[in-house]
Amino acid sequence: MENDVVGELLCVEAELQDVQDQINILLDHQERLYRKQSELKALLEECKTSENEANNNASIAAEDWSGNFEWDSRADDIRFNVFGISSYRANQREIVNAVMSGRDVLVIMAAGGGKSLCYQLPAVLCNGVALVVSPLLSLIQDQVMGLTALGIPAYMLTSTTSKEDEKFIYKALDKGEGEMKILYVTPEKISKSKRFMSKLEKCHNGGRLSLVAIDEAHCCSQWGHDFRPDYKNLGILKVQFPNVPMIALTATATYKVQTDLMEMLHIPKCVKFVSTVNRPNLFYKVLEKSSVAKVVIDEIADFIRQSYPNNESGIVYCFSRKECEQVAKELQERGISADYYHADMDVTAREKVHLRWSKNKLQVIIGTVAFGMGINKPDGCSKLKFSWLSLVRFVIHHSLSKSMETYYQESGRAGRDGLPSECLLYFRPGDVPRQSTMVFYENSGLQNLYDIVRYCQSKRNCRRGAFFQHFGEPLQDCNGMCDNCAYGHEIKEVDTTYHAKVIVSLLRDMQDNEQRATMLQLVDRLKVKMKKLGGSNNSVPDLKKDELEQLIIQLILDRVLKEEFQHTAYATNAYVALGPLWKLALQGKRPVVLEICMGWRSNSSIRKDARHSQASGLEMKLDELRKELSSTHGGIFPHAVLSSQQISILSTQKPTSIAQVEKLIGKVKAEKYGSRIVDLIQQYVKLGQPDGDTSNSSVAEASEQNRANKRPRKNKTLVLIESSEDDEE
Ligand SMILES: Nc1ncnc2c1ncn2[C@@H]1O[C@H](COP(=O)(O)OP(=O)(O)OP(=O)(O)O)[C@@H](O)[C@H]1O
Repeated sequence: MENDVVGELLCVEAELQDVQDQINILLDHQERLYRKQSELKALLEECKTSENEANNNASIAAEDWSGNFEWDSRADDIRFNVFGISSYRANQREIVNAVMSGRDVLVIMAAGGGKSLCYQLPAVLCNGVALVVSPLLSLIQDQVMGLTALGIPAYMLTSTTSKEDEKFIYKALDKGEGEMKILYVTPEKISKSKRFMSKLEKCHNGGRLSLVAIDEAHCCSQWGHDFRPDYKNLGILKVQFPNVPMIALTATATYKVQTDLMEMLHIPKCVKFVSTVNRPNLFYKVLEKSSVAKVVIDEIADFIRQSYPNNESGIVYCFSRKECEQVAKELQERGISADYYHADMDVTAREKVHLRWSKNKLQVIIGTVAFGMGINKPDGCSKLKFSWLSLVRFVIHHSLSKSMETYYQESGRAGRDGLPSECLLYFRPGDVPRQSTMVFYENSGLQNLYDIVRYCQSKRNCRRGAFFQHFGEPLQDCNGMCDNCAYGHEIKEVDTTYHAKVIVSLLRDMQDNEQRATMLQLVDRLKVKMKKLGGSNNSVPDLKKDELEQLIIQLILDRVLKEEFQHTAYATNAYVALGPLWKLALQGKRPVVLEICMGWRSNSSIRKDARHSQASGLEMKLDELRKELSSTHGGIFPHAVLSSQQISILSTQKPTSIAQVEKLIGKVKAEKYGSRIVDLIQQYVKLGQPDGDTSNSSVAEASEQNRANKRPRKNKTLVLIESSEDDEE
């Protein structure tokens, strides 16, 4: 009898095992399907975009936006003589023409691509006033400051506008008195000020409203990353002024967001211009963030000192205002000229910092997102007499952004002139709950956050590829311009199936006892539990605190765990709880592998491949020249010290002697480099054109490699060219 029972039990257990195996197979299949689903979704977006682009292109071809228009010569004159811009960038001419033809236009153009000119030039070209809706005061102040310096009568009507200016603006709208070409307002002005709307109405009735521009238009869509409720009401503008052309501009909009914002703004038949999100000149890198605050600041200060000794500008983004102040103070203590900028400061203090920074009196600005969205540093192309040093050469994220969109935009503040620049992101799992408590109530807030967390956790995939995938764009070559492609990581794979099981059983016990744990509390309990269990099981690798945090985040991303939120009187707390797939982990049937980063693979084949793929022809020759210069002076290629204006002058004038180079762009330290510099500059200029620039990755590789080796450079920038007067402030 007993034997029979034992036999039957064995059969049941075997059957159970079978069932479990089948479940595992199905779950694996489910995971593959999930992956396939997201790939297909991305593909679908891509198809829709291309289909739409094809339609657009068809209409563009039919209407030929690049063709001849009556305003061509006037537009060229204003572009060059007012804005100081020698030639249009991709799509700019077509956009200007579409707006001037009275069409509604949607512009999706990479950060720093030159969206402003697309509405500012028509605004100057047309009679009357152009209304620009922009989300942030700092952005508006920045634009008005820039336009005023160009001699364009631009105003803003915000809470900071003086009574006197307000009076002038209302008179200009009402009666067309005074000279006003561009008026900036925040979306709140449209939805909340009846007085303003009635004056705008009068301006329109008098035939003086030339166009309406909606900047950062993704804020209209609740699917966008920065949804602003007041943007929802901007549809009123098209209803009230149906014949006034509307131009909506954004750097990032998935297909869903594009459709949404076209609907909200009532511009269903707009002409759409979509450019790539790729910023080939930006080097993306994610760094492990130490749990010791001081170490992070030391690293940032070292980075700035070693890589940007010539006061090149940069931005450091922090999570909170308090953190901004702290980081600024600590960087100052380490000798870095830095200051903070956030929404808690009064307007005058903010303006002061902004001005010091844009005039290059301040090397680094420490900001929150409010700063990021709104800042522009002039470059050598514009007529503003700022030094080329004012450009943002690096953006460091001291803390995680809340989404891929936000990170793309914030990091995109670097290298808006197209020259090589660096984007560093310090990531530690412990920062995730800080962000999740801020975004969990937003539409897709957690999903968006987990996407950027995946980006940070990834130690193998191309960072640029992650952006293409996210924005549903076909992949493009990274050219070794991210850490993973340039040199990769040394990765140790640790089997943490057992740890995952312990985490789940610990959480289940806590849940049964109606207890909760934050990530930190869970890690502490886990350490105690693992210690107890570890005594009898030596084969289980011991994980450090950071690694346990990394594992918990991985389990959250894999839906074994999830985050739950609870409000207290003072804050919102994030707790770790069991996710939909917890049973799987408890049974220990599916291996959980943790990838632990052991450092950079400095001599990796990946890096050689990246280098090999671009080292051809002239590039190799340039490499030789660069090495020659480096060996004699320890510096790098002149890329870092030539302004875009200088490059553009050199590329059109093609100097053949040092004297000519000097005549065109200023003094050259010729005594050291002889006539070789002319050769080098000419070849560089040829390569350095936006379409054919293959030298970037080598520059970044060289500088990254240097940093990876912790070899302090004597002087990062080899100052071959001294600024001509035109480039000075
Ligand atoms: N055709 C051009 N040639 C050279 N420089 C240009 C051209 N068009 C714009 N720029 C310059 O490029 C820089 C970025 O332009 P702009 O501020 O319009 O970018 P954006 O697309 O609005 O970026 P973001 O989304 O980050 O605000 C500015 O300094 C501008 O003067």
